[in-house]
Parts: sequence; C-alpha cells; structure tokens
Amino acid sequence: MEKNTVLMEKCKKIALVAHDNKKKDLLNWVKKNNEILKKHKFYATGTTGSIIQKNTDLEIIVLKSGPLGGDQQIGAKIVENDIDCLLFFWDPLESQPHDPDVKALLRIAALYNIPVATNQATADFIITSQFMADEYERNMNTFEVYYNRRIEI
Ligand SMILES: O=C(CO)COP(=O)(O)O
Repeated sequence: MEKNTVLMEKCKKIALVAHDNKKKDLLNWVKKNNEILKKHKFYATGTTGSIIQKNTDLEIIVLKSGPLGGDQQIGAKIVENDIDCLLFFWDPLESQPHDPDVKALLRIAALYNIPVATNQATADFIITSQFMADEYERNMNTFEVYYNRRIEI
C-alpha cells in the first residue's frame, strides 16, 4: 500500500482534553511541564481549555465544550492536519453523555496516526520524546484500499 507523510514541525499543535475527574491531573501535568510546553501551540475543549488558561500562561485556542461538540471539533482539526498530538485524559470509570463523540475522536486520532496520550504516564513518554523537540515525518495512509474498494451498483 502506498504511503505518504505529513511533516510535523518542531512547534507541535497539541490538543488538550480531559474529562471532569481528570481535569486536575491534566492541569498539574501541564504546570509540571510548562517550560517544555511553552514551545508548542494548543487547542483544547471548552472547560479543559478555560481551566488551563486561567491557571497557566499558555495561550490556548479554546473550542466548544466536549459534550457540546468540542470533541468533534478536535477530530475535524486532526483530519485537516491542524493537530499533531492529542493529550486526552479520559475517564475510564464514568460514562459520558457524548460517548460516541469520545470514541469518534479516538478513532480519528488512530486513523490519522497522531500520537495520543490517554493518561499521565503516556503524556510523560510523549513530552520527553526526541520527536517532540524535532521535526517528525508522520506516515499517512493514502487509504488506497478504501478508495479502490469495489461497490456493486
Ligand atoms: O468532554 C470532554 C471530552 O470528551 C472535555 O470537554 P470539556 O473540556 O469541555 O469538559
């Protein structure tokens, strides 16, 4: 299958998202890594973004709240290559009214091959990766098999 790549620049476009019970964890993680994070650009869902904006000096493009379409906005930006990395501290112990949107966001992130952290340990690994500080050529599937599938009409 043919592949192409997307160039992720040194300054990464990072999406920050956390469910309510995980917002404090994400905020603490952002504060702890503030010096490294300052070199990057940020998008966030509504409530997560407001909390991080209020409590840090990071500039964040704040989208709609997750249950009001914010997860879908982040997903659309991944499809448009406007987001390089997703830090999504989701809550495995509480069901969400917008579970289909959460699933869709994680699916799109996997499909477009962007790095995703779903908890603090993975976020630690991502932020300390050499690829975070350098350019990175991300493999992109051309979806050839999908486009060339036979549809009987
Ligand atoms: O619900 C979310 C992710 O699924 C996050 O949305 P908020 O940041 O608006 O709480």
